Amino acid sequence: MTQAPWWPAPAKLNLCLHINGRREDGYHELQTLFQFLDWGDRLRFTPRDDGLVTLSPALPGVADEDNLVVRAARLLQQASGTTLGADIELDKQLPMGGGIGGGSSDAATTLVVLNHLWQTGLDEDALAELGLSLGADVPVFVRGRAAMADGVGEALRPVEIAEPWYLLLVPEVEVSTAEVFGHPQLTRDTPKIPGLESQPQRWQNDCQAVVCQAYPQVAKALSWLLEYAPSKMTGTGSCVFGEFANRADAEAARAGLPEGWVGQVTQGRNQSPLLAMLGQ
Ligand SMILES: C[C@@](CO)(OP(=O)(O)O)[C@H](O)COP(=O)(O)OP(=O)(O)OC[C@H]1O[C@@H](n2ccc(N)nc2=O)[C@H](O)[C@@H]1O
Ligand SMILES: Nc1ncnc2c1ncn2[C@@H]1O[C@H](COP(=O)(O)OP(=O)(O)O)[C@@H](O)[C@H]1O
Repeated sequence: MTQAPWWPAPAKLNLCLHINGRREDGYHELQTLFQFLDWGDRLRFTPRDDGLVTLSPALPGVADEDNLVVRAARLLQQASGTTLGADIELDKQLPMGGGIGGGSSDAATTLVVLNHLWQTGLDEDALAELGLSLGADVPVFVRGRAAMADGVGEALRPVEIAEPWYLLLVPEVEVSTAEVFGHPQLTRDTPKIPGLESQPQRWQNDCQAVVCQAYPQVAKALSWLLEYAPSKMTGTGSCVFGEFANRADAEAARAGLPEGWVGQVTQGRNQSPLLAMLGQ
């Protein structure tokens, strides 16, 4: 019997993250530009008839019941009424809590692929809405197109932007998204900018200053990277990325990384590798 294929769950970058205000419910109104990376986790799904959902291996520090993969599978079972289940294997490559969306991407891949394998027939809008109940970053991974997002990240407009090479640094610290959004000194009044996707000189990350202040490791990684390339933090951190014209320049910068630092060379993608595989 041929083995089930591995499905990609790519990382994302927030090429900018502007905070435009705070809503009544305490959440922040954002303007953010998402692009995928050709680097990510991989998942393999084997359907089963008895409705059980299993995950292997377990993620250190995350109970299976809390794992976004298991939660996504259960949510799709409930929404569709299917009696099928699945054995799911997760090949975790992405660091957790780094602002590159690994958990959200795993959830989106689970929703999209199980919908396909179980033949549950939900359309893209329905899957994106289910995804949003798991996290603000899930819908963009479900839709699989680089996008400018408004709201808390759910109002998505696909964009075509450059696909540069990045050197991504992974500081050894997990940043709490709630702590960043609760910070008294957070910039919350950046005006909405129409057509922001075509004005890269105006792309900024409003969370960067407070994160660099609270986490010196992030500040250090960013100032190292800035010596080589225009660089920013992604999401609420901790990862920072520098933008390079080609792979060789990004590799050359990585070769100079101080001992013990973790860096990944990867290219931006406007189409998610998940969407590419599904379309094949
Ligand atoms: C900031 C972004 C940008 O892509 O990603 P990451 O850095 O986590 O990757 C996302 O908007 C993260 O969205 P999401 O993944 O839903 O955030 P959560 O961890 O659930 O949010 C934790 C807490 O942060 C605050 N929060 C979050 C998002 C938002 N737009 N406004 C907020 O005020 C809320 O207090 C929330 O309870
Ligand atoms: N499959 C999963 N992969 C990663 N994190 C997960 C997963 N399921 C649940 N989590 C939880 O979600 C948190 C945020 O993870 P992640 O999406 O990787 O980071 P970020 O939101 O900063 O991009 C983790 O610290 C972990 O507790």
